[in-house]
Amino acid sequence: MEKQQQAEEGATNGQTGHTNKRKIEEIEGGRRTGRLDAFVIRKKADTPKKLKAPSIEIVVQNGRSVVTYEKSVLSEDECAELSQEVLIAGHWSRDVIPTFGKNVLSPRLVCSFGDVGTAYRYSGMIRKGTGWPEVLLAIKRLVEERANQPYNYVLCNLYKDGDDYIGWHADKEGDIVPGSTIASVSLGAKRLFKLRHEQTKEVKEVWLEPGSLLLMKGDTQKHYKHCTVTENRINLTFRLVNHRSG
Ligand SMILES: O=C(O)CCC(=O)C(=O)O
Ligand SMILES: [Fe+2]
Repeated sequence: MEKQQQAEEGATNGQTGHTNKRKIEEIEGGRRTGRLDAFVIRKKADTPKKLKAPSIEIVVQNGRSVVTYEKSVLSEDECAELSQEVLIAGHWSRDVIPTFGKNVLSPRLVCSFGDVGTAYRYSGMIRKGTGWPEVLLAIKRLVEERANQPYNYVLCNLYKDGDDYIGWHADKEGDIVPGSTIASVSLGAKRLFKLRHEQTKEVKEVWLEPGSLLLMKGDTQKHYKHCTVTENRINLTFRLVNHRSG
């Protein structure tokens, strides 16, 4: 976590980070390098589908800052299918972030999907929405139901190994519709997620399990930062962003 704090503390959205071990071929090749082939979530063929009543944990409830966690929004089979589909459909690359006069690469692979006409800008990057693969539309609908709001954009993070992470940041870029809920779906390994109140420095922790949904609502992005150190994991962060022309 210290490494992460040093690298990303103070960044608006945590897209900066270490680059020294990263090779350009890996960025350009993305999923075609074959290195992502190591990231396979095996499907359990005979696992019966479990029907469970939703159990929602309140992680933060502090004025208008509310964070909820729901386990098992997706079954194991759904997680396996979604992981494979997103790995194939995404144009994965490391973001190139200008930092102190140098270009550094994000310590995770990133891809995005969204409505045509949307764009999301962060840390000098712009990612335009170019449509949705079917498999993501299904999960988008589910997340919309749970969050009770529409989404038009998803940023996907792939954390392959122990060097990958996302540092302390808040998702408060100008492209995000103010007050909208950030919805985070986790796939792959179970990893610890932290939220830190910016005034009191109080830290709340929650283990993000595969198939879970974390909702960061209201003023959470104004008052809290979040981060996670993680490997063998995919995260889909649904956002409601403004439409832009061009
Ligand atoms: O991987 C995660 O759980 C967090 C991702 C995140 O915070 C982001 O993409 O803004
Ligand atoms: Fe975030």
